[in-house]
Amino acid sequence: MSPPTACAFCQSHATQLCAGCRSVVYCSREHQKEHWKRGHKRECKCFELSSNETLGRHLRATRDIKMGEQIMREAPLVVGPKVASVPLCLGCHKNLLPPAKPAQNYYKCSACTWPLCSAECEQSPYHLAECRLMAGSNFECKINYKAAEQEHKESAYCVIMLLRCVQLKLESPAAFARLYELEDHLKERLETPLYQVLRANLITFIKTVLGLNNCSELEILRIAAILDTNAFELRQLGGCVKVRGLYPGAAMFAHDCVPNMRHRFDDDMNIVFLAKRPIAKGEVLSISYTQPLRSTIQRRVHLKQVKCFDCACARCEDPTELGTFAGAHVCGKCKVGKIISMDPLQLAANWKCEVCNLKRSAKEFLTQDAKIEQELESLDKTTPLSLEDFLYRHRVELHETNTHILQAKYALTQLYGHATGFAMDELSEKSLKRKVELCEELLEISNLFDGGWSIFRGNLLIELQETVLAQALSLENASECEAKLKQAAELLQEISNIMNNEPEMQQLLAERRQMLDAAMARYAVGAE
Ligand SMILES: C[S@@+](CC[C@H](N)C(=O)[O-])C[C@H]1O[C@@H](n2cnc3c(N)ncnc32)[C@H](O)[C@@H]1O
Repeated sequence: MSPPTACAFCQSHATQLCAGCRSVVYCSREHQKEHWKRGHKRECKCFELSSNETLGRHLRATRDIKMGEQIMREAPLVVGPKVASVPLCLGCHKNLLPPAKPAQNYYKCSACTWPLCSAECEQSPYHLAECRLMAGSNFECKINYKAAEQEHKESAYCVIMLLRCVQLKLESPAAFARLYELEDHLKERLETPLYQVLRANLITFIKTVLGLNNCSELEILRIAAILDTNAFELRQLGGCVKVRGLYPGAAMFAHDCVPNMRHRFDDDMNIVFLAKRPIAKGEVLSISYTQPLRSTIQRRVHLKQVKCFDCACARCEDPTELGTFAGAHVCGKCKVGKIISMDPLQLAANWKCEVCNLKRSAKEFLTQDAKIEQELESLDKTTPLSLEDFLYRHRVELHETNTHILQAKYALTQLYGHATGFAMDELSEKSLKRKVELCEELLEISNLFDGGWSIFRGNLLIELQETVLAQALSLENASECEAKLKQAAELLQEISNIMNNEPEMQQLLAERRQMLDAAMARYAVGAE
């Protein structure tokens, strides 16, 4: 469809297309600004709300969207600790630092006794929300500093986000109404052991201990269920802040195991969505609520548990998982074929070798698979040795793109170059080569599961680029060195494209550019 030719503000002939919605044009910057103020701000979107039986409400592209384009930016309606959290400050949300002397405790709020990092954080608007509701009660918060348990997650934090929502109801009914119209899956959730515990503990705490009567029991449980269905995990400052945020607009994005968008958070906790690849007009805009390297069984079980739905996306319904056979094992009988599910959308379906037709019951297959998963989880992840040993021990039973193998390989890409004794300048030629192989293999997989400008791909490229540069610097042959440096430069260019909108990555990128420039200069000097 060709764009309009009349200025949306004054109707005179115009050619400057609005970069946001691309559905209106302007004759001048001034008229664009005026039109924005007079209402285009609300209308300027490249998506619309839609609904169907499978996805419920979801958002669809109203025009073609380019790779890397920003699709939405939204401020949080509510932010707060996760259901279980390491001790964190309720004012600034940073993980609490150990007190100056080990015998001391965390600083405690003078009004409600919850730990904070300092007196200053008592006045944070975030904290005032729950502080007002708790200050009058006799409740004393029992979260104390314990040197040996700094990583321990406290379940007491589950009440904070709920209290912030209750406060929202009291202070801003219109904002609360936006929260309250989100999906909850409360009926399914109430049958789970987690909600039975919540029902017993949370309701007693809010109603009896705090004596709050502004919300009914059902309303409190509904809010908890809305948060579990819709909140995003929000990470900032390199992991020093790990909380949840509720964004009612962003909550409308559907899940897909091969999503077309990625998201990040800015310094003000706004959530920002980008197109990871070109998106065609009419396509459902999607993010992933799960992990790309997990198999169909793992992803679907996780999605059912946390988001209460049965995913039936193209990757889930394909027994070969886009040709990777990520959920399959090598057949123990013919040793050639892969054992795949006869119906990946049914957990109880039998499994069968695609070559010799050997059949295995779901129970038999899944028990064996769970054992391998547990084994991988229990490994020492501080050194590459235990993971390499895992790969060696399972080399016959599991093929190169099996989920457990892929997860172990991904962990290895993060350990070679960083683990104690395996820093980049300590790696042998063989280990450098190994890291390159692992990154390249996973990059191929990322093209299938999380392609385009994904953070997963960006992170792998960062590991690969550093390794290729280290390889270049260890080479004596000038033309081989030059080829490697060129490869490192190309990789850095791709990383810059992908990470262009990630403020936290800019320093690393600048350092990488400097290192590469220095290496190139040194090589050029040597070549003269
Ligand atoms: C964050 S909400 C998304 C908005 C929701 N569809 C609504 O109508 O409010 C997440 C819920 O949307 C539904 N959903 C999202 N993606 C889905 C998918 N790929 N297949 C089925 N249901 C999906 C599930 O019910 C899920 O619990």
